[in-house]
Parts: sequence; C-alpha cells; structure tokens
Amino acid sequence: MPGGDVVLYLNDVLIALGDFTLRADLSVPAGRKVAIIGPSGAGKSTLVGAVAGFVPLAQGTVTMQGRDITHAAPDQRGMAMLFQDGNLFPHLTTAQNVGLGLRPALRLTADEQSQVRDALARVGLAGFEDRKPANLSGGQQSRAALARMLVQGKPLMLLDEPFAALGPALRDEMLDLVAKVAADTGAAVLMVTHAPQDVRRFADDVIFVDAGTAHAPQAAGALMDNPPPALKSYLG
Ligand SMILES: Nc1ncnc2c1ncn2[C@@H]1O[C@H](COP(=O)(O)OP(=O)(O)OP(=O)(O)O)[C@@H](O)[C@H]1O
Repeated sequence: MPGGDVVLYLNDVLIALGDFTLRADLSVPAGRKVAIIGPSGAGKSTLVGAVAGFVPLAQGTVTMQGRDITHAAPDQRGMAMLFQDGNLFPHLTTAQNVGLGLRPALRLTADEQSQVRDALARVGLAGFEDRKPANLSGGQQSRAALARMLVQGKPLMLLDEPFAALGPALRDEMLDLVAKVAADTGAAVLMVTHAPQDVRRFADDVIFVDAGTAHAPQAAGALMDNPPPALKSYLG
C-alpha cells in the first residue's frame, strides 16, 4: 500500500475482456488532476470503467481512500462520474438533475434546494433551474452535470471524454470549470482525453495507456515536453 494521501489505489490489477488485457499498478494522490491518454483502443475507457465498477477485474484490487471497493457496485464507490453522453435525465429539470447528486429520491430539504441553486450559480446556470436538458445547449448540459458533481462533493471525479462534442473554446471553458469544481471540493480528477492541449491546460499528471499497460501517473509538463518514444509516436 503506498503512503501519503492517496485517493485511489489500483493494486496489481489485470482486466481481461476477450483477447484484450490491461494491467495497472498505480495510485492517484488526493486532489490531483490526472489525464488518461493513449492510442485509440488502448484501454482508456476500460480503465475508467474498471475504476467505476462497470468492468470486472480478472485480478488485483481497487482501493478508495483505504477502503477495498473491488467488488462494490458503482453507486457504492464514493466517486462522481461524467461521460460523453447520457449525464442528464431528460424528463427532469436542471435543478432536479443536480438534486439527484444529493438525494436519489429527490425530496430535498430547503437547505439542499439552496445548495442546488448555489451550485448552478457557481457553474453559470443561475436562472436555468426549471429547464429540461433538451432546452439547454451542449455546454449548458455539461455545466449542469458539473453542478451535480459539485453538490456530490466526492473525493474522486471520473470523466470519460465528456466534452469531446464541444468546440475548442467551449472545451477550454469546461476544463477550467472542472478544475474549479475540483478545487472547491478538493477532489482528485481522472479524465480520459484525446487532446494533448487538454493535458497541457488541465492536468497535473498523466496516465499513459499503451500496449496493455496503464502506466503510473507522471508529471504532465515534463512528460509532454520530453515524451518517451511510445508517447511521442502517439502525439505525432
Ligand atoms: N466487452 C468487451 N469485450 C471484448 N473486448 C472489449 C470489450 N470492451 C472493450 N473491448 C476492447 O478493449 C479495448 C480497449 O477499448 P477502450 O474503449 O477501453 O479503448 P480506448 O482507449 O478508450 O479507445 P478510444 O480512444 O478509441 O475510445 C479495445 O480493443 C476494445 O475492442
């Protein structure tokens, strides 16, 4: 078990899906923003899926703040998640979608309702409480999903290319907003991205996934300035 303030620890993990295998033996320090990069099909989403509890392990353990969650259901893992699609329920209002982060049954106290309003204001969505997702832009939908992460206040946020459908300027705004939410809650972030510019803008560290291995996090700046050959050929 590594020392220090570790939020997530993958101990001797092996994932096997048909012919595909991925190994990971790494830890994520509390509060760090970590980008997961690597070639298409390398296993970035699979890694995130295993952390989230959607993909089973063939071997090894996953520990979250010292608790073994290897066999815990996704909603019992104590982490918040954001994916490319399907983050909001279409039949619920924006405020209700955010409120789900506090109470799945959605019977919010007055104090919780005010937390939801505050979170929406923090992400720039004051006044959008009663809109349904269909009446929000793509960027506004992302903001709403981030407001839900804000009220959840979990120590780890998992993001799998949530902003891939947005234009570059909006994507930058959203990355900055993720950083702001993480700073507010003290959460660590694990985020899959394809874009090297996202890494430079956002990440403290990088997990490079390649050739069947998810490598331990390395400092983003130094790695991007002086990439090892496999990363260099991926970055092009
Ligand atoms: N249920 C499954 N059964 C068998 N193989 C699978 C399964 N799910 C994923 N794979 C394989 O696992 C590998 C990793 O897929 P994954 O989606 O994690 O890659 P990725 O790095 O996220 O790729 P991309 O950048 O293209 O999104 C791929 O070869 C994929 O075909």
